[in-house]
Amino acid sequence: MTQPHLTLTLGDPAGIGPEIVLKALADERLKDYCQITVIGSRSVLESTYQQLHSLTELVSPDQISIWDVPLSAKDDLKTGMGNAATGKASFAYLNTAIEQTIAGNFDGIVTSPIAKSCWQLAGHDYPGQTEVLAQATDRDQFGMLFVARSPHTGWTLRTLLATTHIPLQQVSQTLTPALMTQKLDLLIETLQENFDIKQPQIAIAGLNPHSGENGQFGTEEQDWLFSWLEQAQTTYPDVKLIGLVPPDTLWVKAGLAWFQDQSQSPIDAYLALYHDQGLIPVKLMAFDQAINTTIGLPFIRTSPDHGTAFDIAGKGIARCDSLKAAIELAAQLTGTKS
Ligand SMILES: NC(=O)C1=CN([C@@H]2O[C@H](COP(=O)(O)OP(=O)(O)OC[C@H]3O[C@@H](n4cnc5c(N)ncnc54)[C@H](O)[C@@H]3O)[C@@H](O)[C@H]2O)C=CC1
Ligand SMILES: NCC(=O)COP(=O)(O)O
Repeated sequence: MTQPHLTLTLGDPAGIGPEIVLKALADERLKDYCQITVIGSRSVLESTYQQLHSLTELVSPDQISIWDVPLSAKDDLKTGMGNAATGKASFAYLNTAIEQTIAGNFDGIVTSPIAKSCWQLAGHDYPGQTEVLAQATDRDQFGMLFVARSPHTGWTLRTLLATTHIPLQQVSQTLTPALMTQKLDLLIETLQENFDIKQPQIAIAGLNPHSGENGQFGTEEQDWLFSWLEQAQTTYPDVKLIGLVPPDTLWVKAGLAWFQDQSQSPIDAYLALYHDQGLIPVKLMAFDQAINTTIGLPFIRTSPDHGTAFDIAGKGIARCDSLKAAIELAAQLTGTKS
């Protein structure tokens, strides 16, 4: 079987992206299952290598395939200090990767972290890389799914976020039966086609404390979420939908399955209603393992779960485990994508 050819973007050049890219690619085992071309500025990779190779194991930029997107001479680049120039650069890396993947030169995209605030400074008004990918591929139905395999038990945690980068205040009005159906449809399709789970069990969180306590602590559950769920169960008789589970206990068995024994949770995926409801349990359990994957695109896109970590950039201490997991998952899923 031919190996997938993945492109790996550098992310914000002032963040830990360049360091974790050189660290991850120092692992020779990646070559067993994929080819990788890094899209980013060669000069940034070279200076990162010069600065850090005596502190930590890095591959030399001379030994990897790089699609150079040069920085301009006047760009102000200081490690650990994202700004408009670094936002412009990370936006250009991502768009080059998308164009080249659409053109058929790569089988999938792995992205390193960008800073949304730096994109804003550069005049790119997107909440994240996910929306740029969706827009460029003309998709209006897409989702942010976090996948992590436990190094303790082998159990896999999958969490889809129904809403993502919006203020908490807007969550309730953004959630609608149509949005929930769209996300559930995509999740079921992804579990069946990409993860080969034909009859998945999916647990769905309530929105309010105790899932509303019969309307005493919030009414969205009573007003429409329970009836939406009942209807969804009728649409998918072969899928077990569990919920609305009070959000404070939804991930308790996941924790046991992650740390102790995988038989503690039969759940194949969790549907969280907003960003931090889903990502606090994911990052508590799996910060070094979790992968953010965009579902609903015409190609595979994965990313580490963490951000640019400006606070530790240039110190040689950033971990590349989540990026390596993202590369591995992209290589695996590329084979399942039609
Ligand atoms: N996939 C992406 O592109 C993501 C981008 N972001 C962006 O990153 C920027 C910073 O966000 P924060 O909330 O500070 O989250 P962050 O994930 O960058 O950092 C949170 C904490 O985790 C540590 N950390 C993160 N990655 C690490 C690694 N690989 N090894 C060791 N320690 C690590 C950091 O040092 C910091 O203490 C924001 O502008 C945000 O937009 C955040 C999450 C995902
Ligand atoms: N919190 C997840 C995150 O920020 C990922 O965003 P994206 O850039 O992958 O859209």
